[in-house]
Amino acid sequence: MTPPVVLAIAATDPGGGAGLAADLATFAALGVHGACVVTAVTVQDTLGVHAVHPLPAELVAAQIAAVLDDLPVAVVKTGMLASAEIVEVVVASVASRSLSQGRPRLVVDPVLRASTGTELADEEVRRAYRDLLIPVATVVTPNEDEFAALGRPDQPGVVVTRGGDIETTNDHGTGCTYASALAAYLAHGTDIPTAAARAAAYVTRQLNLSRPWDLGRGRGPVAHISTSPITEGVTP
Ligand SMILES: Nc1ncnc2c1ncn2[C@@H]1O[C@H](COP(=O)(O)OP(=O)(O)O)[C@@H](O)[C@H]1O
Ligand SMILES: Cc1ncc(COP(=O)(O)O)c(N)n1
Repeated sequence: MTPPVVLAIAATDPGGGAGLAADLATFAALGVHGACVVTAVTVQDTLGVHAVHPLPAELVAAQIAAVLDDLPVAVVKTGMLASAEIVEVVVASVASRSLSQGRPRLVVDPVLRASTGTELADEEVRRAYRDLLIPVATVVTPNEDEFAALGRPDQPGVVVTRGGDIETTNDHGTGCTYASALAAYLAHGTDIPTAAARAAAYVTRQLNLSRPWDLGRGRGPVAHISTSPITEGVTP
């Protein structure tokens, strides 16, 4: 049995709540193999983003080629892309593949600003999203602010996310988890509306799990562990 493969193209969060850590944990929980390409290294904690170091675009392009030339990637999910050059590289490396080369479907989570407030994309990055990446995406998952900042894209597959009614302080990484879950369900062959509904249900389950947690000095991470953790040999 070969699992579906999903490739996340995103940045690191050392606290493990958002970015690639969230993406890979979500893929594993939902039964797809996760590959990961790093776009930037961030310095952040549950209080905020303190520094962002984008990688050279050529290095991002080389990582994407290494994965796509080797693994049968069903879906590519993008998170924080950090520079306009990196957005262009994603378009050139993924969307320009022919269907006979097995072009993956593209889930774009436009990360423009952290929930803790820091801007993560300048005007040049927004323009590259608007003009180049969003038009070739299968699914786009902006929140209301990102939807407005991107000029309210009007195309099939735009799913505007609207938070929810679970009251919690542990929601760091929720947007990344939602888009990754949606990508995982798509890779399993689910249609877009059903994948979006199942992703919302998955996030609800994980937010309920992390609700009582006391992790970090700010907004703690959404749970990336399972509701039935394997505790045999771990619990004292
Ligand atoms: N507090 C919440 N209660 C229930 N579901 C939530 C909550 N926050 C987020 N979600 C789910 O996760 C999705 C993405 O969350 P959202 O807050 O819109 O993302 P972002 O972090 O990108 O702003 C929402 O559409 C919803 O399905
Ligand atoms: C590396 C990285 N990617 C994405 C986000 C946004 O996540 P959130 O909206 O939960 O702050 C983040 N803070 N860091």
